[in-house]
This record gives sequence, structure tokens and C-alpha cells, in this order.
Amino acid sequence: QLSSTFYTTTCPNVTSVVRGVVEQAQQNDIRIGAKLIRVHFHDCFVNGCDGSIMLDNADGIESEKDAAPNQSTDGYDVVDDIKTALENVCPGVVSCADILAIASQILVSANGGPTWEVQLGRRDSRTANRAGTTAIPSPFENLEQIAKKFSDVGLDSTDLVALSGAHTFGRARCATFVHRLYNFSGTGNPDPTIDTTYLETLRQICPNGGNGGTLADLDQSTRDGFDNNYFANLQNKRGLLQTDQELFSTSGDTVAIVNRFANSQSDFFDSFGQSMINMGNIRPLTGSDGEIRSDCKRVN
Ligand code: HEM
Ligand SMILES: [Ca+2]
Ligand SMILES: [Ca+2]
Repeated sequence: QLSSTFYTTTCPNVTSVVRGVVEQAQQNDIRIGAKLIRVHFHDCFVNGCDGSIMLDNADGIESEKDAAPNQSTDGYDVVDDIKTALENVCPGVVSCADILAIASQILVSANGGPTWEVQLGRRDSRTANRAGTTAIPSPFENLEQIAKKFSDVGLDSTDLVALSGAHTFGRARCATFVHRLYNFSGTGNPDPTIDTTYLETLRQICPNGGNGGTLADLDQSTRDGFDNNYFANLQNKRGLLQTDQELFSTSGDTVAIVNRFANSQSDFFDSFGQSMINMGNIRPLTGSDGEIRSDCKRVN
């Protein structure tokens, strides 16, 4: 039911308004695109793409932000700035859930990635689902568990591999991958699927027992550029997260897809756009369901 022309008559300048705010935000924070696409992903996997992740604790809401998978999510201030700018030109029209979808596309493309026709018309939830955040994939799960979480929301292996390609930019805390570096699965050895030179680099960033909050680049070759280098990294045993590397190092249908995207950036870009549309279509609220929040942090 979503459509690329949803706001054509009600808020014709929506894209340019969002673009103005996010391009400004990117001047101060090169990671803003990475942060916002991740919020969009974590929103869509819990009760669908309904803006539930953005609600703060208030009015009986138990915020999803307080759940473990969301504790390092960020960028909400920029969503608020976008919302304020949109309320000035088209009050009560553009949902917070749609803001995430639009901002994600603009910032992926601004960092060198593809464009796609963003589908719009989502409405915002009046509830959050903190317990439901267990549906968000964890970096400590194996490929089978990750693939199950994707298929639970209607996404297939191509979607899984393409969308994991968002790890072509952004950062991850040591806490999310240090288990691979010193004593992997109780073996007393590092994860054998890490390249030895890369292992040394990562051990320097994340000493054994050190600060779990230190950041590493998800794509060490082009940390801020949206490109297909992420897939070549996987072929070279240079995936940062266990869940990244398993897409190539665990046998199954994802291996051939990694190889295809490593060989062809345009194949990756085409699939990425299509998979973003697929992810954005997870159980949206439409019609008269939900509401258009005037403040993304609160129900009306
Ligand atoms: C396949 C399952 C996935 C897992 C297990 C996973 C896990 C993670 C983890 C652990 C981090 C680092 C968070 C931290 O430091 O606390 C991260 C960062 C990130 N993820 Fe994923 N992710 C997955 C899929 C996705 C998808 C589908 C997208 C978007 C389409 C995405 C976009 C990002 C981005 C852009 C960052 C960097 C954020 C920043 O710089 O702040 N991830 N992910
Ligand atoms: Ca949601
Ligand atoms: Ca990159």
C-alpha cells in the first residue's frame, strides 16, 4: 500500500526539506547516515516500520531505546530536527517512520551509494514493544539464527546479504566483536575466520579486558564510503562482526551472493535498493491506523 508519490500533494517538498537538514547534520557528524539507517532497521524489525523505536519513556511507554540491542543507537536529535522542519511546512502530514526511510536513502546516496524510489505512507505507532526487541539480530548469533530472524519478517538470503552491506560504513564497539579476538567460543584461540594481520589490528584497538566502548570501523578499507568493499573484505577474512564474516565463511546460499556483490558494485547497489524497499515494507501502519506524531519522541 505504500507509494513513492504519497506526499505529492500534501507535502511536495518533503524530500528537499529532509535533504537540507541531513546534509547540514553530516557536516558535523560523518556517521549520521550510518546511525539513521541503523535506527530504521531496528525500527522495522520490531512491530514493523512504525516509528516505535523513537518513543521515549513517558505516558506509560516502555521505550525500546532502553533495550540492549538499541543502547548504542543514535541520531534521534537529527530526526527531531527533520520533524521540526517538516512541521513548519506541512504540519501533521509526514510520519516519523517515513522520515527514517527518506533520510536513509538520501544519506546512503550522499555517501556514494545507490538511489532508490522510497516507498512512503507509513503512520506512527501509539505503542512501543520493548520485549519485542529480541527480534533484532545480535552480533553473537550464528548465520542460521540471523537468517531465521530475517525470514521471520519476510526477508530472504539476498536481502540478508545486501542489507548487511550497510556495514560498508559506520562503526562498532569492541564489545560487539571482542569475543572473536582472544578466546572464541571457549577455544582459547581467536576466531579462525579472521585474517592474521587484521587480527593484530583489531587486538590493538581492543585489548583483552579493555574498554568495550572503543570504536572500530565496520569497513576498514573505506570507513565512510558506501561501496561494495565490504564484500571483498569478507572474501579476505576481514569482516568485523562474526555475523558479517559468517556470510562468506559458513557454507550456504549466502556465499555466492557475497561473491556476486564483491564482483559487481552495480549488482550490490541494485539489490540494496530493492532490499531497502523490502525492509521498509515490513508491517507498516497505513490508512487510519496509528497517527502522525507531532513529536517523534512522544505519542500525540
Ligand atoms: C544482519 C544482522 C545484523 C547484525 C547482527 C548487526 C549488528 C550490528 C552491530 C553489533 C553494530 C555495532 C553496534 C554497537 O557498536 O553497539 C552495527 C552497526 C551498524 N549496523 Fe548493523 N547489524 C545487522 C544488520 C544491519 C542492517 C540490515 C543494517 C541497515 C540496513 C545495518 C546497519 C548498521 C550500521 C550503518 C551500523 C553503524 C552505525 C554507527 O556507525 O553508529 N546493520 N550493526
Ligand atoms: Ca517498529
Ligand atoms: Ca565502505
